[in-house]
Amino acid sequence: MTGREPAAVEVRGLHVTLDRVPILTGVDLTVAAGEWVTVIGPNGAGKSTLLRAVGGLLPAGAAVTLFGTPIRALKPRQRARVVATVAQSPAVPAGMSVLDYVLLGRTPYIAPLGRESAADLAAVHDVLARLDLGAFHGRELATLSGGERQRVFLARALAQGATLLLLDEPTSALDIGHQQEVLELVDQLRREHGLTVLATMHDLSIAGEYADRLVLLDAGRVVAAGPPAEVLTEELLARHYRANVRVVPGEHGPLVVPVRRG
Ligand SMILES: Nc1ncnc2c1ncn2[C@@H]1O[C@H](COP(=O)(O)OP(=O)(O)OP(=O)(O)O)[C@@H](O)[C@H]1O
Repeated sequence: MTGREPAAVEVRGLHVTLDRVPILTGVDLTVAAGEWVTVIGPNGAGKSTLLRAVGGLLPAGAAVTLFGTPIRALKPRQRARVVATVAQSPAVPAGMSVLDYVLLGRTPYIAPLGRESAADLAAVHDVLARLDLGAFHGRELATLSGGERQRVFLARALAQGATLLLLDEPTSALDIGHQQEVLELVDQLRREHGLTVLATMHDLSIAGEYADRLVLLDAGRVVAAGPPAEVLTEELLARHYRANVRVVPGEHGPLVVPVRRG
């Protein structure tokens, strides 16, 4: 990033309170354009809440800026061209086919009351093929397995053509082969199309292999941030996850191995 290029995501002093419970407290986060940052942290730390605030799904006041524009200044259709979110458990509309669901990703490009264009359909078929979902386009979404459905959720976000992808545990329902396939695809799109990725993940080894930087959140605060080797340490993971782990060097980053106590 040059000094003049705005960051893809700039979060400054973000506080989020839900039902009068403080969830995020003074969170700062910067994601450069083209960077992949993954937020890690124990259950309930506030990872999903942070992604929702960055995606404009929670009021964030003036604390969140995307590509130099305060998120509250973006209208929903504008915002949808900038940022696409894959939530942890998106709603599955009853009776909807995979094709129609992924086409929803093209909504920001279709005029109100208009129909999708040939270009919209081509974009959808391209992304379905890339995610190995070509054979599923006529299937009802509700009949897919958890892993197949998770790939369809990602397909919808990719079809949206946004430059910033927010992925909340994108691989939690996937077998290890599909985990790698999906993350490699996201990384390839990042390299080829300059996408920026902000993700959350529980698998720390995989988080470290794909992200440029990790942000460790605990009880609504950022407690560590930096390259994976600086954040994935036995000491930090013991302190914040209360986990007994060994961290060993891997080809693409530290590998975190849980070890039974005693
Ligand atoms: N509407 C709400 N009212 C009160 N508390 C809430 C509300 N929504 C979320 N929370 C709480 O905020 C905290 C952070 O939730 P969040 O889903 O952001 O955590 P997370 O780090 O993504 O957790 P996980 O790893 O379990 O998915 C949790 O303690 C949760 O119970």
